[in-house]
Amino acid sequence: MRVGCPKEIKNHEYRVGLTPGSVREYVTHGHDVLVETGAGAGIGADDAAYMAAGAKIAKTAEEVFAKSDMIVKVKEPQPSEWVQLREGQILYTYLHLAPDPAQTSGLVESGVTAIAYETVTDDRGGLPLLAPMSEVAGRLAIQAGATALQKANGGRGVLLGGVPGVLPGKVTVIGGGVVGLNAAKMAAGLGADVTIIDRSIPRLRQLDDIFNGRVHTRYSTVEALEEECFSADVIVGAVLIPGAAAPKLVSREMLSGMKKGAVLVDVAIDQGGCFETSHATTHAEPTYEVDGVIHYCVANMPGAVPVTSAHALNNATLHYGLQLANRGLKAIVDDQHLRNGLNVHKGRITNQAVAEALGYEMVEPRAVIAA
Ligand SMILES: NC(=O)C1=CN([C@@H]2O[C@H](COP(=O)(O)OP(=O)(O)OC[C@H]3O[C@@H](n4cnc5c(N)ncnc54)[C@H](O)[C@@H]3O)[C@@H](O)[C@H]2O)C=CC1
Ligand SMILES: CC(=O)C(=O)O
Ligand SMILES: [Mg+2]
Repeated sequence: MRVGCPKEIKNHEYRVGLTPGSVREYVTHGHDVLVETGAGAGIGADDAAYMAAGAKIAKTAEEVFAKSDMIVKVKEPQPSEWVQLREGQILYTYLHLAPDPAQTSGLVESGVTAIAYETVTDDRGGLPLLAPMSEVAGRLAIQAGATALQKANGGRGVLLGGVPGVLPGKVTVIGGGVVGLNAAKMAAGLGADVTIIDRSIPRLRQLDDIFNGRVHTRYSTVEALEEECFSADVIVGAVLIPGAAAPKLVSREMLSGMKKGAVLVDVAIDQGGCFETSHATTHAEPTYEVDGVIHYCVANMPGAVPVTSAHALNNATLHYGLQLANRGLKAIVDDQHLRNGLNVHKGRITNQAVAEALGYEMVEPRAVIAA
């Protein structure tokens, strides 16, 4: 199979779908790899490094899209990219379709076979291709929150760790999954007073064991959300219902009860966000203010640390990517976890949560592949 890797074009997105190390793996398995010139510049990998790994270099993205059987990317295709996709081609990348009807209809019209990293599953009930970027984004959320909290950046002017004789700042994390755990680790490491809210009691038990009393846990109710948000300096939005649009857990009305200059970091923004007042921002202009509350809603947070992120992402995507390259659609038919990743095939939506969110009929992946 010919595997293609275009340069990412989303605002301040410096990650790359294939590192030179991944290229070498695909080539070792007998595949041709075509990489757009400059695709790895953001992680310090030049064209020569890709050629040494066995790739051919394409002068343009158009050449990569036209000549490749499978496209490996990081972020969801942008409008200029989705028009280049076609039936018979596999797209392997993050998609986040539920809050994005325009992209969804673009992929449906293209006929492409689109696997969303964020809905591929594993035997332990996890999301193995989302997890590494959730680790990065969770950790970054506290850096972003702490920076926005500084007075010159519009925040309350609180140091999260406090100092001897002055209480630390308070961090509330809504959703104690991978993002939430990593945000809580960083916040606790800085010395903040941290509370994690989740609706899963087994997960709250695990978190309690992990933090051994250093972090508070609370069951997710409207009352708990209000109490914890009204007293917080930084609130991290980290809930997920896989594939679906994020539930709006913090309403616009609740902002008036929050401290002026408090910071909301809505990591769940890629699924539409869990604060009613969130809208996606970019690394170029990451924050805005509503009712005195600072909002940070960057949909590709890990793009800010591409060297760490691209390698962590490739570690996770390589295994399934090789299955797709080696076996094509048969890999999807035979592997339940890749089937869970399939969101669109030949104009049909194959993911239940995406279909429900956007009003499409859902078609079972094996049925549509066999058709
Ligand atoms: N903005 C960005 O750059 C990035 C965004 N993300 C996003 O962050 C979000 C979280 O991802 P993960 O932590 O990997 O998901 P996860 O599945 O590991 O954790 C989600 C947690 O939310 C909890 N939850 C669901 N509904 C809830 C409710 N009503 N109240 C409280 N908790 C609730 C679940 O029980 C679960 O523990 C996803 O939308 C993901 O796509 C991930 C990486 C980068
Ligand atoms: C998960 C995601 O949206 C990202 O890494 O950009
Ligand atoms: Mg997005």
